[in-house]
Amino acid sequence: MIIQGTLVSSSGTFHSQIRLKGNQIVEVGSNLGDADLTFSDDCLIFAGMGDIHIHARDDVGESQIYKEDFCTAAAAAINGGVVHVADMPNNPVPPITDESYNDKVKHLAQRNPAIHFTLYAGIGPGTRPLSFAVPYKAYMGPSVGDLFFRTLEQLDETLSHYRGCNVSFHCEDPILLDEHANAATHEERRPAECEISATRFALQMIEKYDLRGKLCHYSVGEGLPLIREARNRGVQVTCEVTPHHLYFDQSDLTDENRGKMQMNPPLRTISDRKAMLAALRDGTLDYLATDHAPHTLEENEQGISGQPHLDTYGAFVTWLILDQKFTPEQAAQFCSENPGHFVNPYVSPKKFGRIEAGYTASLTVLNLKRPVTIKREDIQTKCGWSPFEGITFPGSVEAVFIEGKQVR
Ligand SMILES: NC(=O)N[C@@H](CC(=O)O)C(=O)O
Repeated sequence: MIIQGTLVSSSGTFHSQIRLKGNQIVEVGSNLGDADLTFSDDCLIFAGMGDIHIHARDDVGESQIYKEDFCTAAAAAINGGVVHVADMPNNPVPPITDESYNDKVKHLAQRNPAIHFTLYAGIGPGTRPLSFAVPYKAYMGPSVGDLFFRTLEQLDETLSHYRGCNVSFHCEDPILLDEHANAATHEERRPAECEISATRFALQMIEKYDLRGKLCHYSVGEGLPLIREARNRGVQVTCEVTPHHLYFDQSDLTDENRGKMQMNPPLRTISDRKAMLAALRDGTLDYLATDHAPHTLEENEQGISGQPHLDTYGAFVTWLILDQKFTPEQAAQFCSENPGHFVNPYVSPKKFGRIEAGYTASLTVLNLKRPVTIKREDIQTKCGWSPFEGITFPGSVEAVFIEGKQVR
């Protein structure tokens, strides 16, 4: 099969053709023959996009599958143009920190969702690395679930056993969170200083234990110089940013929407939001990762933290390109290539992230001339709502290919 159209990678945008055979890309070039499928000039063809921070809520115990499961998360992902995701370990009780990881892998295989899932293992007080390579997640302070540290000393001691591992950090300092616990609003209970202090500590840990570190859902402008400075010293650290921290800020909060707009870390100031957009543009932030955290609307109204975002991933990317003037090449970097680079070591070296011979044929096609207004009835996530309802994005997902098959 030959697909033709405008192909985007971090190194450029070219009118070209892709030959697929089975689940593989076998050739890319301008004169491969008559195309079986041609995408118009309104469309951009990216290597399949990946969201490396989601909460699918599915595990052996199935206690949270009223909010989401592997299959509904996969449907939401495809709806949003996402071909692979990485799932966080905080969902079940107890969280996945030991060889019970293998049971979750089996459960995932039984569900057989339509997209690839990479599973994180948790790091909690006193845990030890698994006997095989996985990406790890450490919650520095409490968020949703029981996986977190009460003190940073405890985290330091535990991390000493994870030397050289791939560790993602939820950066909120538990002691500072405690100090602000009685403040009036969610943002005041989890202020920027919690994230800044935790950033300093995470960077120190990454350096001390030679970790391959990642800072999750980054949201404070004041922390960015710390990250740049650490990288300049050779510290191996990458960073995620979410759609909500790029699109919303505290000026969007009203008495009516506070429940829906609550997440950890919380919405920050306008200047923080602008700093995140600038840092995604200049490469300080490496991944558009949603922190898709589905809860029912009732739960959000009752004060639980987290927003669903998989369904709107691709449409949101068109907002970055058309409204915020990101180049398609930048989007290819933070939506396709960097997420592919993050998960490929756990799957296979040429699985995700590039439109090149030898890579798996997974593609995300965005139409920059077909706006979409987000409506609840178009949402696939099981929790059934989106913080973007009623918002019109300037483009939408045109097509999605997974392992050589068009699934949308
Ligand atoms: N981000 C959130 O606000 N919620 C996440 C937990 C987390 O990642 O902190 C969830 O699991 O609901």
